Amino acid sequence: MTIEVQGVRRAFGDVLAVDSISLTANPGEVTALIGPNGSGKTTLLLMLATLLVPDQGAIRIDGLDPVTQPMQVRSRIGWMPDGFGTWDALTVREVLLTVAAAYRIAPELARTRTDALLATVHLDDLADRRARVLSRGQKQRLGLARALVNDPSVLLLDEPASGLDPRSRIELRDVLRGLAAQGKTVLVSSHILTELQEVADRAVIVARGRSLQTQSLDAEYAVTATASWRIDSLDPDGLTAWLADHHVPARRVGGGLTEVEVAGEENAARLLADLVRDGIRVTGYARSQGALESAYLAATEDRR
Ligand SMILES: Nc1ncnc2c1ncn2[C@@H]1O[C@H](COP(=O)(O)OP(=O)(O)OP(=O)(O)O)[C@@H](O)[C@H]1O
Repeated sequence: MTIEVQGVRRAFGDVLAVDSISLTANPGEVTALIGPNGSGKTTLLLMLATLLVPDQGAIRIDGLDPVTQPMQVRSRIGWMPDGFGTWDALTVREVLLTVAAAYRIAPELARTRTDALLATVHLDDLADRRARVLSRGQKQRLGLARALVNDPSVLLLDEPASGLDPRSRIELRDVLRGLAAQGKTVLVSSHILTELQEVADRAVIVARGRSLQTQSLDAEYAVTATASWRIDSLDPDGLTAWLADHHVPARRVGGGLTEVEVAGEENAARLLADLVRDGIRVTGYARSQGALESAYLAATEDRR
């Protein structure tokens, strides 16, 4: 089920939260919505989730309009808000069973699905604890399970990785990839770029309520995109002079390190070979920014 957003706009009084966002998210893919704080990601997701009406523009989820067909849309989506309350008096399992009941899922199916979801998000050990005692990261995982109760075709996740420890983040990545592999459409917002680069097939960069760029993150992109590399040398001044002579844009960063922007891994390898050939004593050469980070910084440069 494809998500299509065309020229969507939404203001709150005189605050233009979403100015003009257009994007497409395809089934079988994880699409990342990335942008600085306050760039309109949550507002857009709320409109997709039928919880907010756009002032202008069109949204279609599997061809359905969330404004005029909210119930049909809701039956197809799973929505995980950024930070949500749990019903404190309920246990973890009861939270999911309550959501299942709201979707009118038959009790037997609800029980098997709930158990499967608790295992997926690694909360099976805590199934009978009260939800209020969960840590922030555990609550996030419960939120993800909650979004999956109705076996949605489209998943809308607002900052699902916030509050998760490194292991939980890796597990989340695997869960999202698994959901995409089942043919679901996964749209996930975040400002943690490095994480998204590993999980997303496509990134939509937004800033100040506008979608600026859609970047495909396939294997070819990783190899050909412009990225920053950090060079450590025994002779930083000699390195700077060499880079200037060879018209390589560079800047000195702290600790004697120099950072260069290089288009593609092939060119990065050639640059290192040339430096060594010309007697520049390089002691370190490593990527300092992922390609997605470079694209993000370039796209949002004047739009903080
Ligand atoms: N209900 C509201 N009333 C007034 N202003 C709002 C409302 N909701 C959002 N805004 C404003 O709209 C802008 C976009 O907010 P939004 O929450 O969509 O951004 P975001 O990209 O999700 O940010 P973050 O990464 O910090 O979650 C912000 O300036 C915010 O203050």
